[in-house]
Amino acid sequence: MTGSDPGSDPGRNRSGNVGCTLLLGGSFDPVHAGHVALGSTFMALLGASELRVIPTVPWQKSALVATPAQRADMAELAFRGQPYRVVVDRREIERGHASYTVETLRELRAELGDDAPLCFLIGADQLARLDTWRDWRALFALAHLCVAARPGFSLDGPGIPAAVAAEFAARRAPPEQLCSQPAGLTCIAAELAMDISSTRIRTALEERHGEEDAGEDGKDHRHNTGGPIPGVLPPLVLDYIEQHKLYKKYN
Ligand SMILES: Nc1ncnc2c1ncn2[C@@H]1O[C@H](COP(=O)(O)OP(=O)(O)OP(=O)(O)O)[C@@H](O)[C@H]1O
Ligand SMILES: O=C(O)c1ccc[n+]([C@@H]2O[C@H](COP(=O)([O-])O)[C@@H](O)[C@H]2O)c1
Repeated sequence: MTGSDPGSDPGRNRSGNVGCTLLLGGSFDPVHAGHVALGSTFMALLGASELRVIPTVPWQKSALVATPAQRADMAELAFRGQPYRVVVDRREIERGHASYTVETLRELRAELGDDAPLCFLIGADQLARLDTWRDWRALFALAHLCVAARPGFSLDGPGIPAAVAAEFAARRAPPEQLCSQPAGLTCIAAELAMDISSTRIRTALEERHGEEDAGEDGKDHRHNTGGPIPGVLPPLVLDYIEQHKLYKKYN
């Protein structure tokens, strides 16, 4: 586990209560500006003391491109320099098998104690699929659930399974309430509008490299030309992708 920008006392939040930890799990293949915005938005909204970023080995997604260690390294780079405490927690990629969030939350609850506020962050795409998660109803006894808007996905209406919508609505609370109790509430950041996805970034990078490779002067054009995606990838992550020759069709 590694941290960056320890900031002030990680054991306490702004109100001086027991530390309030936000959890951002993801495949991060690669991590992008939407993930950073998701973490930053809720850090500000909730007044939390720490963001714990948890790269996963997902059971619902096949064939990731970068290795687990590379995805964790990129997560560290993406959040470097944020004005709040960030810890990249590698437990899920060290488990040796695909992870269920409920398992991770049980571990964290045992480590951090019954009183520690824990808030799991997701985007609207995962809200629409929450009822496919392992033991999803058990999540609320372990953590709060915070959902951010995402272009192309709705936060309510027919896209959200009825059982999820009902559970979510019954637990809805003002954001400032979440850090004063351990688990069981939900909140929404409806204003996030980052139209970014890892899949689209991988496709854009593959296409860019394909075009560079097609030079007719016999020279190797496979280098970083500044990228077709400024603002979408944190600069240190783009550098890492180039150095490790990730997301190239011809690898
Ligand atoms: N642009 C975004 N806005 C809000 N939430 C996002 C955004 N991108 C990802 N998330 C959320 O971040 C978490 C991790 O996402 P993940 O690593 O799967 O990236 P992704 O962009 O969703 O990947 P892919 O496009 O390959 O499905 C998920 O909860 C997801 O909903
Ligand atoms: O626990 C589950 O069954 C489950 C199913 C799908 C996704 N998740 C978690 O949701 C987070 C985002 O997942 P993903 O696939 O969008 O990268 C990540 O922490 C996953 O472990 C968890």
